[in-house]
Amino acid sequence: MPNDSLEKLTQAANSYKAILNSMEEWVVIVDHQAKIFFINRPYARFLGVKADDVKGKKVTDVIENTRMHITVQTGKAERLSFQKILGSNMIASRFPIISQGNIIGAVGTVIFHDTHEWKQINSHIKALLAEQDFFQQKARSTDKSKNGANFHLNDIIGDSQIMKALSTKVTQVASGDVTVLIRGESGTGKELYAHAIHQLSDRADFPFIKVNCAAIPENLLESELFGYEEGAFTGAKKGGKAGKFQLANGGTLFLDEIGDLPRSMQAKLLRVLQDREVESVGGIKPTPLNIRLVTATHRPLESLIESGDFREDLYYRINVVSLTLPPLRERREDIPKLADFFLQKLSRRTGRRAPKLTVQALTAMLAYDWPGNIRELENVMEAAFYTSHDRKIPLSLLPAQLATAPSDYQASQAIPLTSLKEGTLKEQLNEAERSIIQATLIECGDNRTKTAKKLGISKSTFYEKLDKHGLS
Ligand SMILES: Nc1ncnc2c1ncn2[C@@H]1O[C@H](COP(=O)(O)OP(=O)(O)OP(=O)(O)O)[C@@H](O)[C@H]1O
Repeated sequence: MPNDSLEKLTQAANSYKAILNSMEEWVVIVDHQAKIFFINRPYARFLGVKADDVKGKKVTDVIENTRMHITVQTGKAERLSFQKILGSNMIASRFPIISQGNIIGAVGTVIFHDTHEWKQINSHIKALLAEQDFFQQKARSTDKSKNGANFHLNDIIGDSQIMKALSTKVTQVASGDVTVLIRGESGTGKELYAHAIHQLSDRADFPFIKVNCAAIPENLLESELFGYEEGAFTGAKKGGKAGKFQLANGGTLFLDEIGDLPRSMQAKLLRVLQDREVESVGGIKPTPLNIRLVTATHRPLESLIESGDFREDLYYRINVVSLTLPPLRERREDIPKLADFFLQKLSRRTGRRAPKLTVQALTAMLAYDWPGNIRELENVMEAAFYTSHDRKIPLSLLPAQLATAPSDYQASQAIPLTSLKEGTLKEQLNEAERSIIQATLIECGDNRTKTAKKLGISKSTFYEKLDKHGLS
C-alpha cells in the first residue's frame, strides 16, 4: 500500500477515534479473541483505566460482568440488557462485527450510566430490581427449608495462614459425622463455619437447624429442643410440636452458645447424645436420633467446668474435634480484604459504587484491636459506606476509637506481600505491585514523596501507579 494512503487510513482511524471519544455513550470494540481493540475515553475513565493500557487485554479482565466474549463466540446481538459495573446498573448492547461471513470482533455500547439522567431512571429501575430480588430471595428461602445452611467455605474470607489452615481442617473433618466444637470470641464467624461444615458434609441435602441456647428461656428449652405431644402441658398446641432434634433428623443440629446451656438441660442433652434417641415432652416412645452435632461457644468451657457450671462429661461428648477461630487482631492481614468484601457487598445491595478506604483509614483499621471482630468490622464498613461521598472513606468517617488505636503497631506488615494466588504471572505481579505500594504508603504515613523515593521511582511513575491501582 503506498505510504500516502496508509497515512490517510491512519488519519481516518484517528478521526473515528476522536468521534468515538467525544460520544456520551461508552464504546468498546473487541477482536475475535475478545481482546480489547479500542475503548473510548469516557468508558475508560469510568473504569479507572487508561485506554492504551487495556488495549490487547481480555475484555473479561477489564469490564465486570461483560458478555462481549460471548458475542464473539455466538455472533448473536444483544440489545439493551442490564449490566452491573462497579456497583452501577447500566444498559448495554453488543453486536458482532462480521466480515465476509466471519466474526472478526464485536462492538459494545453502554448507555445511561452515572449521569444525572441515569440516576433518575436508575432509582426507578432499582425499585424493579429490588422487587425482583425479593422474589428471588423468596424462591431461595423455599429452597432453604430443604437445607437451611446459607454459607459455604468459599464465603469465608481470609487468606492468612491461620485461615488457610482452618479451611484445610474443616474440609478434612466435614465429611465424617464427627461432633465438632467451634470456639472463638464473639463475631469471629463461628456460625459461618457451622454452615460450611454442613454444606461440605454428606448430610448437605438434609436440614441444618440452629438453636441459640442463650436466647431461649430455660422453661421453654426442653420443649424447643425435644418437642412435645398434644396435651403435654397447659397451652400445648393441638397435635403437639416437633423439637429441633426431630427437625434436624438426617442433617446437622447446631447448638450455638452451648456454654450458656442451663445445668438441668446439660444432663438431658447428655442422655440424648449417649442413648442416641430422643423423647418428646409427654411422649411415651423415644425415636432414634440421626443427627450430626456441631456446637459453638465464646465462653471458656474449662473454667466453667471448674466453677461447676458446665458438666465435664458433656464437655468430652461435644469436644471430639475442636476448631478455634482466631480473633481478627491475630490475623490483621485479612482486614483489607474483609473491608473490601463488605463494601462490595453493600455496593451490590444498593447499586452504588463501592468507595475506597484512604491510606490513613486503612492504617487505623490495621492498628485497631477489633474486640467485636468481624461483626464489628462489618458494622463499621456499613456506617462508612452510607456516610461517604466522593467514593472515598477517610479516617474521619470511622468511629473515634479507631482513630486513637495504638500507633506502635506496624500496620504495613499486615499487608500480605507474598500470597500466591491464581492467575497469570502478569496478574500476580500486578497484585504484588499494588500490595507493595500500599504497604509502603502506610509505612511512610501516606507521605507520597517519601514513598516514591523509598520505592525508587519517579513521582510521575508513582502517581500513574497510584491511579492504576485505585490508591490515589
Ligand atoms: N471470614 C469471614 N468472611 C466473611 N464474613 C464473615 C467472616 N466471619 C464472620 N463473618 C461475618 O461476620 C458476622 C459475624 O459472624 P458469626 O455470626 O458467624 O460470628 P459468631 O462467632 O457466630 O458470633 P457470636 O459468637 O456473637 O454468635 C456475620 O455477619 C458473618 O457473615
